[in-house]
Amino acid sequence: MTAPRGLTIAGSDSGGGAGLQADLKTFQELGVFGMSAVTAVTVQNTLGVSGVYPMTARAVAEQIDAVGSDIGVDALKTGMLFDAEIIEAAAARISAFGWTNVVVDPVMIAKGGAELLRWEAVEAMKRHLLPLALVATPNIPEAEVLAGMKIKTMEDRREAAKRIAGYGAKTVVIKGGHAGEHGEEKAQSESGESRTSVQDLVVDLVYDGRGFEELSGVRIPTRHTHGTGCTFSAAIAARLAAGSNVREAVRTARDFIQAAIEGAPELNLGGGHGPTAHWAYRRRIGVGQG
Ligand SMILES: Nc1ncnc2c1ncn2[C@@H]1O[C@H](COP(=O)(O)OP(=O)(O)OP(=O)(O)O)[C@@H](O)[C@H]1O
Ligand SMILES: Cc1ncc(COP(=O)(O)O)c(N)n1
Repeated sequence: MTAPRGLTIAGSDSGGGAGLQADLKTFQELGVFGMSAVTAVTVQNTLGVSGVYPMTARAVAEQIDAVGSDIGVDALKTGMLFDAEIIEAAAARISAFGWTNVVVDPVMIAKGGAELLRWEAVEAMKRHLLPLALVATPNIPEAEVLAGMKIKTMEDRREAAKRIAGYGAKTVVIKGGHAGEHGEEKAQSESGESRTSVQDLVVDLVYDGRGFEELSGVRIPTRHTHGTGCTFSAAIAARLAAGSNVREAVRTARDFIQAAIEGAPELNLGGGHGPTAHWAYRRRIGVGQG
């Protein structure tokens, strides 16, 4: 028996709240041995990104080969991939190893507005990476780009999820952290009755190719949401590495990020978008008991 092994193919966030640092912390908290293939070094803190230094596609491929050929990978996630060459190299290595527990977080723009994926690389993401995704986790702006449509209602989100699944992602989770920012309408219950305003609830929409599920939690009014998307997708990968099915992995990830955001005031770091408390879920629940 080996320990569950997780790989993140992602950018480095010097501030430690997002990127591969958030991923490795999340893996560790969920009892998974974490490994990384660095795609880019970002100069970053809670105030934003002030520099991006990408790796070559070859360097990314070699890192993946090094860990894949020796240590092995039970599940992986991708985060910031920066350009089409890196996407193609990562996709080729994932295919060559035959890895199937693949979570694609299609990171495009940092909270402060910095470009973490070159615009022209979106096509490569659709063509090479989404077909390999067991789970894809776009936020609303990323889902708009991938699906080629505006998202204002939950019905729009369902349509976007179907379109993204059309590129080959088996399960699509369109996260609701950004809902309401550009006039998306209030969350509605299935009866059509207004359940609560988007100020109060955050709803992640899950589409598994057959049906939809809405996972909701209390929307925490806070500026400490740096790295929420990275952490959420890393938690999904960690649970997959430990043997969970997709449904359970996504549910645990939602609980994990909710606890991490709730615990952020305890950290109270930086003058901008602060990081979340990756240890909060374990302190509440305990390791490996999702
Ligand atoms: N204020 C909040 N309260 C509770 N949960 C939240 C909040 N904001 C985001 N989340 C949760 O965090 C996860 C990431 O969602 P979000 O839509 O913010 O992703 P993201 O845009 O990729 O992250 P980021 O904005 O940090 O780049 C989702 O599970 C979402 O439900
Ligand atoms: C290196 C790196 N990768 C990803 C993100 C986005 O973070 P998130 O969407 O989780 O906030 C980031 N800010 N920096």
